[in-house]
Amino acid sequence: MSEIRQRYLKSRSLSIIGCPFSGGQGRRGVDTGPNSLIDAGLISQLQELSWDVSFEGHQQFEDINSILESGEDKDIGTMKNPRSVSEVNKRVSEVVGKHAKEGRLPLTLGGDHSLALGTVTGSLSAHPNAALIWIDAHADINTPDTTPSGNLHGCPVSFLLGLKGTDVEPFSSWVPKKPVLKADSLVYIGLRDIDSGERKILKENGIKCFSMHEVDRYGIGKVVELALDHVNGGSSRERPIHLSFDVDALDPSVAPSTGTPVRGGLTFREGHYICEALYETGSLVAMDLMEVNPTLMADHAKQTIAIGCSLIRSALGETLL
Ligand SMILES: NC(=[NH2+])NCCC[C@H](N)C(=O)O
Ligand SMILES: [Mn+2]
Ligand SMILES: [Mn+2]
Repeated sequence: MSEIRQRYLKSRSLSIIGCPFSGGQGRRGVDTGPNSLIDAGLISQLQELSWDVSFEGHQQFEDINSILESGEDKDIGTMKNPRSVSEVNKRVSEVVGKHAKEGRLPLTLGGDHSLALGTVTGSLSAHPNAALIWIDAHADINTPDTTPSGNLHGCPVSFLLGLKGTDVEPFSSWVPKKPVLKADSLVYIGLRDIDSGERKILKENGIKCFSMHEVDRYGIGKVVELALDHVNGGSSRERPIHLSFDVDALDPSVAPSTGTPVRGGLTFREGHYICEALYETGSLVAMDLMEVNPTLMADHAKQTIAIGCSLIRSALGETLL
């Protein structure tokens, strides 16, 4: 274990924000992700890394989830479950923002990746200069105009950047008008499944992407170094970092229980290395661990849950030696 000084936290304190929500995509079960991570002993594991852990129970989304299940949340244009996704994210943004402003590190457990609209908006409200490091097989940067599926877990980044087509109800009622994030404050690692509309968006906005091709070419050590150089504009490692980790960034042989697996992903060690290296910066201010769905490939659910916990531990100070 290493107790590197965390420059933006008041003390070594974190708040776990469990978000049992699946409305950003079509497969039920991802809403049980947060509880399975807690049940696996996450809290005591983090206490052993000498974190002061606060967890006040999962977010209460029963009201929203019942609207989801009733089928009342009709599509708006291409968007599926728009009201539920918007309302959940509005609440998540407030909770994450509150904990971050108190000097604690919000650790959000998903739930599907649409939740990152709320987590990133929340942490940027406390750390306006934060950069976003997005670890994923997917870029999740479709707009309501480009999404091929209508699933909003494929869209949160476009809302954060305020791209054309995202100024739509119900999101426009609470998502800040000014972009939450600038395109050069975002870096991807692990990409390998990009839709054609997304490819265009990534290019036009000059967004820094380290796909699996770059991971193969340079190795993960160099990739993380280049990613940190990009967001810090040079040698310092001082900019606050929000880490949004989609477990499907890992290869499906490593983390099979997830809704949109794509082969050719990060190895166990590559995933953990990213987390360890970000911890070492001392600048991590928030982390999301998303898309753990224990009901899929259920024979392997324990493996995926255990990896979710160990990625989190690595980002919070667990070391090999
Ligand atoms: N967070 C995720 N697992 N996203 C998968 C997105 C898949 C696809 N690009 C879509 O927009 O529908
Ligand atoms: Mn993904
Ligand atoms: Mn994702």
